[in-house]
Amino acid sequence: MKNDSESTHAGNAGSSESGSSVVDSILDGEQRTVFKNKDLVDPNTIVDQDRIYGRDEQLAAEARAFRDTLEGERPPDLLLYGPSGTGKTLTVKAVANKVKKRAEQKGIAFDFVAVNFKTMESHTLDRAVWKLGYQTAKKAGIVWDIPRKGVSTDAKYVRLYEIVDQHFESLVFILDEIDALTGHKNEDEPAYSRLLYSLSRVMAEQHVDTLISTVVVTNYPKFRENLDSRTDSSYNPNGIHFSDYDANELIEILDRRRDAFKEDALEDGVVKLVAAYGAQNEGDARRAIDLLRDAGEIANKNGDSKVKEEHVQSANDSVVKNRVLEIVGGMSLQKKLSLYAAAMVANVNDGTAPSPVVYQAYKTICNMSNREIYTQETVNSHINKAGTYGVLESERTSSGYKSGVHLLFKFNEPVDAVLENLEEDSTFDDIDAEKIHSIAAKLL
Ligand SMILES: Nc1ncnc2c1ncn2[C@@H]1O[C@H](COP(=O)(O)OP(=O)(O)OP(=O)(O)O)[C@@H](O)[C@H]1O
Repeated sequence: MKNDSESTHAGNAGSSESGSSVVDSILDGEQRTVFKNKDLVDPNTIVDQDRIYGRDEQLAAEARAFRDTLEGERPPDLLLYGPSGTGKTLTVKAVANKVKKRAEQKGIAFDFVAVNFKTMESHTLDRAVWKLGYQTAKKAGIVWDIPRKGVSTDAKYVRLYEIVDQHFESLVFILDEIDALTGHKNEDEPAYSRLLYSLSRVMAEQHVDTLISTVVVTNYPKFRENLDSRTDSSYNPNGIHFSDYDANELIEILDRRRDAFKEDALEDGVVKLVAAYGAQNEGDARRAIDLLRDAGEIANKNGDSKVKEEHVQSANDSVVKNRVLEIVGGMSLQKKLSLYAAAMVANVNDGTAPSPVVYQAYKTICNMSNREIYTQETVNSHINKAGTYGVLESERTSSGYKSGVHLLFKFNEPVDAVLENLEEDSTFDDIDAEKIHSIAAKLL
């Protein structure tokens, strides 16, 4: 271990000629930054309504539901559904914040408690109730006095509803990604079904006077098919749909956040390029906002006073690389070999790869690297696994390759990025890429 004097010595090596260290200059804010208000490009910020673009219909439906609160009635349950990053959480929290202000003026004790179930370490009912209790106590301004373990789920419910009853006249639970709440493997009824049942029956069965309603936020509305029949009959939410954004809509969204940056810090074309990448990425506004911020960070790191298209490009390259790395990094060796063969073929065939050609390439790769050769069926199934993570899609077809029905793999992620990531594994050191490409080209 280094002693103190060695550490100090190392620190001096980083000092500039003027004597002020890099750290001091960063902390003193002397380093140039392109940002003026970075919060605006933080996806967790709930922006004001004037920065929300194109969601008037959904905002209106949410406002109509919440208005009941201001009239002393229970708002209907809502189900907000649609792909990731399409404004479900943003719009409902923006409306709830407004309602809260108006309720305050009218002397109504209203609040909302939001919990994301996907981010919990364990997806059981017990943990979910504990977390709801913790967040509700926080909103009530009291300490949540229930330990995670050693107290039954029933006792947690009882304390939660006690707090609700004592502190709120009207309360909305915003249940984000509720479908993640699957519960223990051996349970017949998913945990989300039991939670929704309890929340929908609480006013009647637990002698709670508070007007309680739920807003479920999900990418997977089909979760309702797995609701227990008794939950299904007492849970009848109003559905509100959110579709993904196209490039023009993303431009409008990003334009309303330009003041995250200093004046003139965004070069022409930057917003348009970010929006174009965002539209390719499933029209997810979160990813687009992240990309714009990352591009700004790269400009800062390079000491540039403006964000340029090249910063966006390199931010996007590293996003793609990280995403592919996350998927490919955890694969077993045989899955990597199979995916590598598919990517090699797709690389010389416009991003698509017929399974018989992939199998020939796979066998050559295994021979070159002295690996055991598995059957074509296994190889296809290994490659399809990569499909479940969104790297590629496959379809059964009889066209595009000689005769006979075969699988055609179509890459969603850039093939270059997939190959680059796989090649970081030493297994692929001895592979002669030229040879594989020429075998594939002959067969295609
Ligand atoms: N119409 C919009 N106008 C302005 N910003 C938006 C809009 N839609 C989404 N955003 C921004 O995109 C990001 C993601 O939005 P939000 O969290 O609401 O997505 P979501 O639909 O709830 O996604 P998920 O299903 O992943 O939870 C947030 O930073 C939000 O501010």
